[in-house]
Amino acid sequence: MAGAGTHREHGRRRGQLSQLNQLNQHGQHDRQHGGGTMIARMFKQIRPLAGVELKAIACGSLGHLLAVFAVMLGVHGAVSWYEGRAFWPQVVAAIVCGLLAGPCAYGEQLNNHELAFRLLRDIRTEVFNTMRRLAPAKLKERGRGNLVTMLTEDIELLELFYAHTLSPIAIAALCTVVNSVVLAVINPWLGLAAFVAYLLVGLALPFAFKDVTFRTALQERERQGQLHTDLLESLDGRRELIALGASRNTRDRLKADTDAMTNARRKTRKVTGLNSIITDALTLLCLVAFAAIAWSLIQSGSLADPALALAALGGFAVSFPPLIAVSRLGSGIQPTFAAARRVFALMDETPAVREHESDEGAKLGAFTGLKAEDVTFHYPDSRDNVLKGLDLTINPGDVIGIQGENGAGKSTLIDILMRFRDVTGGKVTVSDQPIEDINTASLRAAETLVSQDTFIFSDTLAGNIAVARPDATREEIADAAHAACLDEVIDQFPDGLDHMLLRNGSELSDGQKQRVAVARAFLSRAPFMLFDEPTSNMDALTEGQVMRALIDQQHGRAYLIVSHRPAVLAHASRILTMENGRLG
Ligand SMILES: Nc1ncnc2c1ncn2[C@@H]1O[C@H](COP(=O)(O)OP(=O)(O)OP(=O)(O)O)[C@@H](O)[C@H]1O
Repeated sequence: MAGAGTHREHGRRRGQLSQLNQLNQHGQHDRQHGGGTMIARMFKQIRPLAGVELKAIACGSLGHLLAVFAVMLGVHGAVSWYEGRAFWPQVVAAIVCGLLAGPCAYGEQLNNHELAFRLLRDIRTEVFNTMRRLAPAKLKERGRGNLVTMLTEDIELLELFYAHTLSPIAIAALCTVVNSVVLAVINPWLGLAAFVAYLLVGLALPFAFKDVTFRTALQERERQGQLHTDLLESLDGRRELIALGASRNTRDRLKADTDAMTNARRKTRKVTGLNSIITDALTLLCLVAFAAIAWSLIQSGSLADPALALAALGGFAVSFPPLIAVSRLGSGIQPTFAAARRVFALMDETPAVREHESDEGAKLGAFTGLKAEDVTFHYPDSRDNVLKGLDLTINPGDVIGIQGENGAGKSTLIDILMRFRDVTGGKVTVSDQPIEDINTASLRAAETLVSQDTFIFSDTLAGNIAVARPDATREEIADAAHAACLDEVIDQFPDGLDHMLLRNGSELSDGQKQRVAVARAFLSRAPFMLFDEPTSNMDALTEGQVMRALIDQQHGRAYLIVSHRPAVLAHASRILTMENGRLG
């Protein structure tokens, strides 16, 4: 037990090390060219909504500039009043500017969020479509927790880029130019001082924090994904863990994951805090320096009107918010880039097979049989062939049983016949069409798989049976349920077929879940059905009934049944054995 624990721990450490290596590699990659490419890609997605973005920038810039002008005019008016000069025009103008600034800020937020939410909707759809294309072969390799993190938090984080990054940067740039010019009109030295201060706060500081914030943010997201994966794994495997007395190890592992995530989060917060402190300190220093310059200009006589000098100082003091927003982006935006990289990496993942969607690919007519000729296959990360020159012919009406030792390649063969994976040699044809040329929807209509693990959705029992044919009539559903020996399950619930099942059907036994899967198959009109251990969780009596029902309901369809059970294989018209990557 201790050995197993140590072994597992080594495995985990190896995993963590490889993750860290990946992080470093990704970090380097991003520093070299990936980061720029990614930002370019994020911009590209905005292009169709450029009009909304421009409105946000216009409103935001105007709002900030009006706020600065309001203060400058107000200060000038106040000093003029003190000196007994005309002050009303400035005061009225200040009030008008102040009043207009509010609606402009509102317009900026409105347009920014309009843009962000429309983009996020499109990205979510794109990610969901990608996951559909990658399933099932490629998604197995990604932790469920990581996928959950991506679908929820990562995509939400992109909102930060689209709503709070692009327009603030453009607004800060515009305000920098306009404010510097206005101050330069008052005095060129003041304009120059303001410009340098803006560059320091809005450009130099975010640049200085760029790498460290990216690294810490990326680590935090990876740790969070790891924690989600381990958490879901321990929930899914809780029965085994309790039965094997391994709960303690799991608790320790989750604690270690939580500690790692908390540490990573602490590092991110430290960097964010430091960034804030330095930004505030730098802004204050700039203000003092600006005041000193204004003072020396007054002393030297270069700036004769103190009202103008004070107005410039007041305007400069309130002109920082757009730059501070950019400066803080340094810490806020980097987690977004980390999230974007993960989302784009998923979108760029090549599926195990290239599907033919909508009108692409050959449409199948009547099913005339399936042929596998000299098929070889190896998994991408392995050089050993699992299938080695395998031949198989299935005609309509055949019931073919396949047996073989564990690991012989039976499930792999099913994946190939369902085209979840492509062969690495030889060919598979369905109704004389090469399987890789067939339109995916057409292939799915011709082939149905009943696998050992049945997923139950949070829906009624009837809805769960009719999952692939939502248009099935009540009578058809009831017939399918009856044929799959589900009567006893229906009777056990007061509302029968309308009983609402919990997600993953915790109130059904494993054998009952398998019967739901068989009922789904009965409803299917597919002329070729594949069964991977369809009765492995059923008792002998139910198994016999279900198998007899399958044969009674065959109606000329072809069945391929993988099973270790002689009682199941006894229903086959031909039994083949998988050995050395071939069927014999
Ligand atoms: N995703 C994968 N990546 C790499 N190797 C894999 C993968 N899936 C399966 N294998 C390997 O391919 C071989 C065949 O596995 P497969 O699951 O097809 O066997 P099987 O005959 O269905 O076994 P069982 O009777 O236990 O269900 C095994 O050696 C297995 O370790």
